[in-house]
This record gives sequence, structure tokens and C-alpha cells, in this order.
Amino acid sequence: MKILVADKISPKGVAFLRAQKGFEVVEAYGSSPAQILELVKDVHAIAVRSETKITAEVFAAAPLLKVVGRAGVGVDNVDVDAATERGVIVMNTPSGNTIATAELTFTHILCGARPVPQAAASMRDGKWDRKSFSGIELFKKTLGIVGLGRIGSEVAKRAQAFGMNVVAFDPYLSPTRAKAMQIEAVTLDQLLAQADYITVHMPLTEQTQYMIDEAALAKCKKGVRLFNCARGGIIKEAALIAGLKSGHVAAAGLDVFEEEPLAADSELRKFPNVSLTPHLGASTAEAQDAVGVEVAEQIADVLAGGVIRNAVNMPSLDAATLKIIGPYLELGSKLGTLVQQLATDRVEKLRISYWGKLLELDANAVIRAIQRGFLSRISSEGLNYINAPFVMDRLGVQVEVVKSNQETDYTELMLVEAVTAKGEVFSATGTLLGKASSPRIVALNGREVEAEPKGALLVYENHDEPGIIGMVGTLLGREKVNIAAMSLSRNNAGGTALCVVNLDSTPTEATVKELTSHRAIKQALVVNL
Ligand SMILES: NC(=O)c1ccc[n+]([C@@H]2O[C@H](COP(=O)([O-])OP(=O)(O)OC[C@H]3O[C@@H](n4cnc5c(N)ncnc54)[C@H](O)[C@@H]3O)[C@@H](O)[C@H]2O)c1
Ligand SMILES: O=C(O)[C@H](O)COP(=O)(O)O
Repeated sequence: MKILVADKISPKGVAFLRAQKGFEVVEAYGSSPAQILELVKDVHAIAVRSETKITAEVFAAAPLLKVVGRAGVGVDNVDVDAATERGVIVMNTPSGNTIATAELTFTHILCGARPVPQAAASMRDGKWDRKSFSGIELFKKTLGIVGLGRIGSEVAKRAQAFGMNVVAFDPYLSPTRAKAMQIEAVTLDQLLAQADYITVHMPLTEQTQYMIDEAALAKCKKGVRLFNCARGGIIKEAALIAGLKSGHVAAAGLDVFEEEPLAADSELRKFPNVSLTPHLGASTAEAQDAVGVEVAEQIADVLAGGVIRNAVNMPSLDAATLKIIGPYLELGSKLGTLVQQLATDRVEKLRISYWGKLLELDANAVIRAIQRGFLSRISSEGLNYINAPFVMDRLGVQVEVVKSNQETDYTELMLVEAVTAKGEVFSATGTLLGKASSPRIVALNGREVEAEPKGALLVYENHDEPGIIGMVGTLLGREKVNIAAMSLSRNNAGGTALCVVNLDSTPTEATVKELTSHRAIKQALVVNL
């Protein structure tokens, strides 16, 4: 397996990769986009920080690629949609650099209050100027934190230790969590109006881009101090520059910029009351070792076919979760494959319903497994949990998920219905049996049966009359297809019977055709699971 380390990650991480049996590690830092296209031709994994761009073109040039590991948080340099489409896992290391970035943010906040960089520069110039560098205190001032996630929360703790009053705006923050942290959750407008210091800690998205623009700044107190150690573009640089010029903004601290590297002639470089760092949030020895080793371990796990951690384009399944959810994944995958084969027309909608313990678990991976199962016989190579929803969408198959707490005869139940364009519904219902949580089909097209979803299954519907089972057995026996198990269900005596037969091998098409042509057989098909 070949791993390309495209950005400089911790030597400990690289050493870990090199120590794995069968791994060949290529370190190529600062490569041009053209060089990257050449380098990825035969690689199975790429490790990056924020510099190397992994574009759709790169994915197209890397047919063997399974995983892109980001030693850090932001995956803005990776085209995650292109990765998803190609079934490549993108993973990050979300917590290894939290403290480093929180500490750098706090350093900027302190420099916004006390002009230490300016005083240090004046000392370097040989001066002893005690008049020009007085500051203000943090004590009793209000810090507004926009985005109270990992880093925002750590910044909050440090601010509280300095005696600051902390308010936060985060639309996804639960009021209980804010309360537990002794932080007042407020609206963005309230935050802008109340804060003496504002620091942003969200990803750059359509919603967060230019969140702090001219209009937002107009709502701030005169003399507000602004900090961004998250992503360039959350604070609009033009608005900040205008605010600094007018004196509305008293100071700022930036680690990230709309364009990186920041242009040498950027106006931002000219303000003495602005502290700038070149995207150094994660640049501590501790953080780099943490994210470097973590990303190396995560990549090795994926390539060894093991646990997938911190994937940004699929639900993460650690060993403990996998143990619980594994049987549901197997059942879901089988039911998906089964209904696809039962359906006689183009499926427009896949309706997935579930009951029981799965309601208490994160069913996201199971829903993906059902879709992967459904697509397994109709889609191209390279299908996996990651790109299955994408492929369903591309094929125009709508997916509806129904969680049900209605009582059933089973403690676990999963129903997958394939709805065709004509409105016909083909369905398979399954459960997990016993201590081993073995998957079982308990209904097909709404008729109760009991069959193991494994190997070849002959499914036929017939007029309920004597001799049919014997006829089927003779037909199968003629070509030495052994019957492993059989489950029969009929609506009423003399009505219609549905039979599911587990077979040890797959009968020929000719045999199935012969069976179908029997006067009492309404329909018959063989499904492979
Ligand atoms: N400067 C650096 O070197 C450096 C290092 C690490 C992380 N970062 C960046 O810092 C940011 C935060 O990282 P994190 O690990 O704390 O992430 P996180 O996911 O833990 O936290 C992000 C928070 O932002 C909130 N959020 C999302 N959209 C929002 C919106 N529209 N308004 C307000 N809040 C919103 C989320 O609910 C979440 O609580 C990321 O952009 C990350 O890339 C920068
Ligand atoms: O998102 C991150 O983790 C930071 O931006 C760090 O980026 P870096 O690895 O390039 O320092």
C-alpha cells in the first residue's frame, strides 16, 4: 500500500506509517498541482494539512485511493463531494489542535487588550517608550463567542478565568450545555450589541461567510475588538479595514485570511493595532504530534480494513459502535439487495422503516448499508457506504426513513419497501434473532415467512394445491440443487401460497423458466444475497 504524505505532518506520524507492514511512504512536501496529479496515480492514501489541495481532478487521477487523512480540523482544501462520489473516505483529526488554537486565540485577545507586539517591536528598535503602549483590561469585559464548539468552549474557559463575562451565539448549541458552562446563549444581534471583544470559531460555510460584515459591525459597540482564528472570510476583511480606519474597531487579531498567504501589500499589515499570525493556530509541538500520529493511525486502520474514525463524509464507526451496529448493517444490506431483486419495475422510492433498539442508536450507517445493498447489483464498481446516498440521488431514487414506535411481535424490526413508478410496492421485513443477532427475513411483500438472508433464495408464488412442493423439489433435484431450508406461507387454504427456499447453489435460468411455466405457479424468481 502506498501512502503519500503531501504536507509536513509530525515525524512521529510519518514514522508510524513507515513502521506498518506493507506500507510504502512517499513524502513530497510543497508539490505543485501538476506534481500531485502524477504522485497520486498509484497511492492508496494521502495525508495532508491545509496546504495541498485535493481537488476533483486529483481524485480522478487516483484510481486506487481509499482515504484522505487531514492532520487537523478544516477540510476546506479537500473536495469532499468529489471524494464522496468516488467512495473515498475523508477523515480529519478534530480535537488534537483544539487547545493550541484556543491558546493562540487567547494570545490574540490579550494582544488586543495590551499592545505587547507593538511594545516589543519598539524595544527591539532600542526605545524605552512607556507612554504609547497602555492598554485595557479583560476583567469584567464581555467576550462574545460566535461558534461554541471545541475551540470556542476552550476560549470561553480561559476568558472566565480572566474574569470576563462570556456570551455566545451558536444556533446548534443546546441551552443546557451553555448553562452548564455558565455562558449566556444569545442571538447574534445581542452578542454584537453587548460584546467588548468578539471571537469567531465556526467553519467557513455559506451561512458563516461574511457573517461579520459592515452591517454586523454597525451593530457593535464603538471600540469593539475582533478576533478570527477560525477561517478567513468569516470576518469580511474590507469591513474590518473600514472599521479600523474609522476607529469603530479598536483592535483586531487574525490568524486566518480570505486569501492565504496574505498578500505582502495587504492593508491589514499596516495597522499597528492589529496582530497578525500566518495561520499558526495548530502550530505547537503538542498539537502537531497529536494530529500527525492520530491521522497516521486512522489511515492505517482504514487500509487494514478496520475501524473508520473521524470520517467527515460517512458516520464514524469505532470498534464499540461497530459491535452493536454490525448485525443491523448486515440485515439492512441484505434487505436492500432483496427488494431491488424483487422489484419488477424502476424503483422511484426506497422507504426504510425501523422499530426497536435501532431507534436508540445512530441509524445513519444502517440506512447507508440498505442503500448500498440496494445498489450492489445495479451500480458501478467502487460503491460503498460513503457514496451510496450520492449514487441513489444521482439515480433519482428517493429515500424516505420512517422511525416507528408502534408495537410489533418482534423486539427488532426493519422494513424496506421499494416503490415503483407505477406505485407498486415490493417489500422485505427482517429482524435479528437470538444472542448472535442473526439476521432473518420475516416477511416478503407483506407475507409472513422465515428465511435466512444468505446465498441463493428461490421465491415463488403458487396456487395453493397439493404436489407443488414435490414438483419444485424434483425440478431442483434434477440439476442437483440442494434445498437447505424452506418457508411456506399461504393466505388461506386453496388460495395463494408464497414459498421461500434457501438453496445450496443457484439453479439455471432454464429451470426457473420451467418452474414459472407450470400452470399453478404465478411467479418465481431466484435472488442472490
Ligand atoms: N487557525 C487554525 O490553525 C485552526 C486550527 C484548528 C481549527 N481551526 C478552525 O476553527 C474552527 C472551529 O474549530 P472547532 O474544532 O472548534 O470546530 P467545532 O466543529 O467543534 O465547532 C464549530 C462550532 O461552530 C458552530 N456553528 C456552525 N455554524 C454556525 C453558525 N452559522 N453560526 C454560529 N455558530 C455556528 C457549530 O455549532 C459548532 O459548535 C474551524 O473553522 C476550524 O477549521 C483553525
Ligand atoms: O483546520 C485546522 O486544523 C487548522 O486550520 C490547522 O491547519 P494547518 O494544519 O495547516 O496548520
